[in-house]
Amino acid sequence: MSNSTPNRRITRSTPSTIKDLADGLPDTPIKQMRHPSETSPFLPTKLETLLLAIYPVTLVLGSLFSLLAYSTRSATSKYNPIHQSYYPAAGAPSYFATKKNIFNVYFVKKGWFWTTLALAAFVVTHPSLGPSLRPTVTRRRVQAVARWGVATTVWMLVTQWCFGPALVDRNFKLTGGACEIMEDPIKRAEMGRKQEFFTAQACKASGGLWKGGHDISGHVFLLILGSALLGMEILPAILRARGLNEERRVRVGSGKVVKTRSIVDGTVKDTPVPVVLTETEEEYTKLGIKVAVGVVGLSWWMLFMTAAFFHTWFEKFTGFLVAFTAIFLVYFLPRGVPEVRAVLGMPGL
Ligand SMILES: CCCCCCCCCCCCCCCC(=O)SCCNC(=O)CCNC(=O)[C@H](O)C(C)(C)COP(=O)(O)OP(=O)(O)OC[C@H]1O[C@@H](n2cnc3c(N)ncnc32)[C@H](O)[C@@H]1OP(=O)(O)O
Repeated sequence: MSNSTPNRRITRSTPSTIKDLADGLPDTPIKQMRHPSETSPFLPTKLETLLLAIYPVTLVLGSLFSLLAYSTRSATSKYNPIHQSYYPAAGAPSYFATKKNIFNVYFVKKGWFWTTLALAAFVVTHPSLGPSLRPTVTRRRVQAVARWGVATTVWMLVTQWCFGPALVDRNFKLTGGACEIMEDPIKRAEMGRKQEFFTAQACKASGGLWKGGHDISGHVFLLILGSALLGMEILPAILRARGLNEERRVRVGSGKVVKTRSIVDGTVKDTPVPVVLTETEEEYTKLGIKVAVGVVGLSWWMLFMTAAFFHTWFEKFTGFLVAFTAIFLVYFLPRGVPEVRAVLGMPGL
């Protein structure tokens, strides 16, 4: 296969890595040392694995920090699982351990808005999706909005509304939780059928205590989903701009698994067309990527703070699990199922 960018030509003609050498060999033990993503398109590439691993590592480090740090051990208040915070808040070990911290109120609690804004900035400015800052409808833009639509639907069903209470609230009740007011049979009888499906928000707003069940961490879920979505969208653009190799693979209609590098406008090609950016386009590109990187960075920090000061280990784990399931649906399923890819596409493809 010939490549048109100088960087790639050098990589091909001078095999410098074990993988490059192995590609030219018959079935040897070296060749069998392949990364799992090279055989299954559903799995993340080496770089993606490394980046996605930041999430579980952050959760573990944050939780260990809360166990070991002097500030948490010496705090005058302790973590109260019913209030889901250090209680009373005045004795919390850090500003970030209070629910009213400004980053929680205006960033995480409005997290989907910021994720949407950052994605929109990238989609309308980055030339790989369409002409920068021009309202042209392109296939890549439509597919980016479709991916956002699926992620938004999952976010909504999990945290906001699922034909009634959101999935986190339904799960809380299914695992034995209730609003403390609801435990009083007289008050319970006073409530209309409408309020039978109580939500955490409604319970807390009416002065009740939401206790007894398993509360999946909404913060962990939203911060991972939002930042991973932005990361997965901008990563191919960053790799391309730096002339780095794109290792993603997809299953095509014939059942063959091929590298995305060899797909141009939906067809498998020998010579990928290089993207040439004008100076103005590069300016916009930088802006779109900078906004996304800013949101991803702040999300990471708030994830660390959430891991350190809020929720139990299990609540954080289930928040992580639900977010990763959504990421798999939007970004990895389309790689292995051409029919899904035809609708959702893939970033940069
Ligand atoms: C390509 C695009 C094309 C677009 C094409 C359309 C174009 C057209 C134009 C569109 C223009 C825009 C359109 C946007 C559309 C929207 O997206 S607008 C939506 C804006 N709304 C949002 O973003 C809401 C996001 N927030 C949420 O979903 C929920 O609040 C969350 C984040 C999941 C958290 O829920 P939660 O109940 O707080 O749950 P949880 O984490 O379990 O926390 C439990 C408690 O611990 C506390 N806690 C936990 N962690 C922490 C922490 N780190 N710090 C402090 N407290 C904490 C919580 O505060 C909570 O306490 P309470 O407040 O309940 O007392």
